[in-house]
Amino acid sequence: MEMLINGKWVGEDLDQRDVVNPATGETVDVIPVGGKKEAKEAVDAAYAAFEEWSARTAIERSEILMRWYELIKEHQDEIAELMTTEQGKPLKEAKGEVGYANSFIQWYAEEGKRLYGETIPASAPNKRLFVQRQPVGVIAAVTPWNFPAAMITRKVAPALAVGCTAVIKPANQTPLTALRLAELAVEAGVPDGVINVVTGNSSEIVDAWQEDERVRKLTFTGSTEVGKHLMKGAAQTMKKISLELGGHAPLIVMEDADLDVAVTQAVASKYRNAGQTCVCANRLYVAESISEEFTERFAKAVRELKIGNGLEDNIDIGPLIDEDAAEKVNEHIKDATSKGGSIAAGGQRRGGLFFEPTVISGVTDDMLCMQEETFGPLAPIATFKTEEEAIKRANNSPYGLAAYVFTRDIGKAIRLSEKLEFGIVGINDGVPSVAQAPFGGWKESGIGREGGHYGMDEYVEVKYISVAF
Ligand SMILES: NC(=O)c1ccc[n+]([C@@H]2O[C@H](COP(=O)([O-])OP(=O)(O)OC[C@H]3O[C@@H](n4cnc5c(N)ncnc54)[C@H](O)[C@@H]3O)[C@@H](O)[C@H]2O)c1
Ligand SMILES: O=C[C@H](O)CS(=O)(=O)O
Repeated sequence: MEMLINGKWVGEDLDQRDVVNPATGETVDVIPVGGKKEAKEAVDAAYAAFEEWSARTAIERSEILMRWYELIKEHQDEIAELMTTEQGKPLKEAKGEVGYANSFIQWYAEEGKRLYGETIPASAPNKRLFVQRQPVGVIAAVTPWNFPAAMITRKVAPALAVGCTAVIKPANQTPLTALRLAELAVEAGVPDGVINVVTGNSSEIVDAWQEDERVRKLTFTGSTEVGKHLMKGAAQTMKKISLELGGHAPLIVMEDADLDVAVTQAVASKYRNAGQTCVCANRLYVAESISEEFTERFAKAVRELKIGNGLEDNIDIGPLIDEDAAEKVNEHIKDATSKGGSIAAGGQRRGGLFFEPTVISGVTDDMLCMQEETFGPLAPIATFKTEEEAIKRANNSPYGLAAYVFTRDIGKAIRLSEKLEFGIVGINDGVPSVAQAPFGGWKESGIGREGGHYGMDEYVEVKYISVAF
């Protein structure tokens, strides 16, 4: 597979890097190892394309985005299979992600036509005051491996809808999905240079974009550690910045919760993508009075999850992305059990990068899994006595991306949702993410929002125009 720069597929002459199937360890394809030169060529192309693309009407851009949407829809199964092959998630999840990714294109194809401004009453009779919102220009998108399609379209759809052009650096573990989406964008009529995908040496490519004053926006999804590094780099040329970073979601089960709902939603939140999502429940806090029943029912449901190659039928848990990921899960399990935790389900690696979905009860806040993102299929269960205690412990984290509360009491739901220091709160809902709602974190989980009209603001500059006559 080659990379896309200025409408041309290039990179065959460069060193190549393997893309590996995490389920089998087999090489799926190779991609070019691009660097500073390719990074600059991509910005050259995006910068050259910006004037014409931003001069098109929002309706013309919307029509091209909708053609892209229809092509992705037509190829949904093929893209899903490619995603499972390079990332490992079960095919049913991959199909879901392609649909979710495509919903951002559909939503922003429409929303781009609503990039409204305003008039402001002047303070002098011979003046008229206007506010316009204009595209920032060339944007750089750097994306993670866990959602190879959605993390691209969640950025590129609003950017293109308002008239920006893009240079994209997908994760090296999962570039094929990004490149396939780019192929379909070209087929849909996205002009040369509007979308550019550069693969290869991440720091070399992104450092080149950071130094380039023509890049006016950096949008990053990934770990908090890398996010902090990129935030510093963006300061060189004062780029606008969006950071969607790490999470460490608390999931709180109140004593009055509907346990059927709590168990089902907690499994969905925790074990989606084998726990490799930024919003998955990372620490479960269960009211002491119901903890035994909840743990028994939750562990039973977890034991029923089927582990295997995501391309096979009815698989619930695919492989982890790499050896480091598997080792981290192991480390968290060993730490928890060494400090008094008890394994209620799973706990073992299954060979290769497969790991049993695991539940540990009797967890205390001093354990690693309660302090750092596991990013794997481990559910630690701690108990609490009061609502105030649950809130205090849930908020005791540098992260603030997503939190979940299960209760049938509207008062508890309102009080907890307002006191939890998180950008996303699911009440009796373990999978809240949709294209029309703002997705983003508080504290060290990020800056900015993706999705909804908030997500479009990230790609525009506000201009105040005062006319005297
Ligand atoms: N908040 C969200 O929306 C969200 C979504 C998905 C993943 N994440 C987070 O991402 C992490 C997992 O994804 P990951 O392992 O791909 O994250 P990562 O930070 O290691 O990598 C993310 C991207 O940054 C690139 N990158 C890494 N180091 C870089 C550097 N020094 N300079 C420039 N680019 C660099 C990578 O190549 C990749 O494309 C988890 O922490 C997860 O919580 C957050
Ligand atoms: O992990 C990253 C994704 O943002 C999760 S979601 O699919 O958007 O909920």
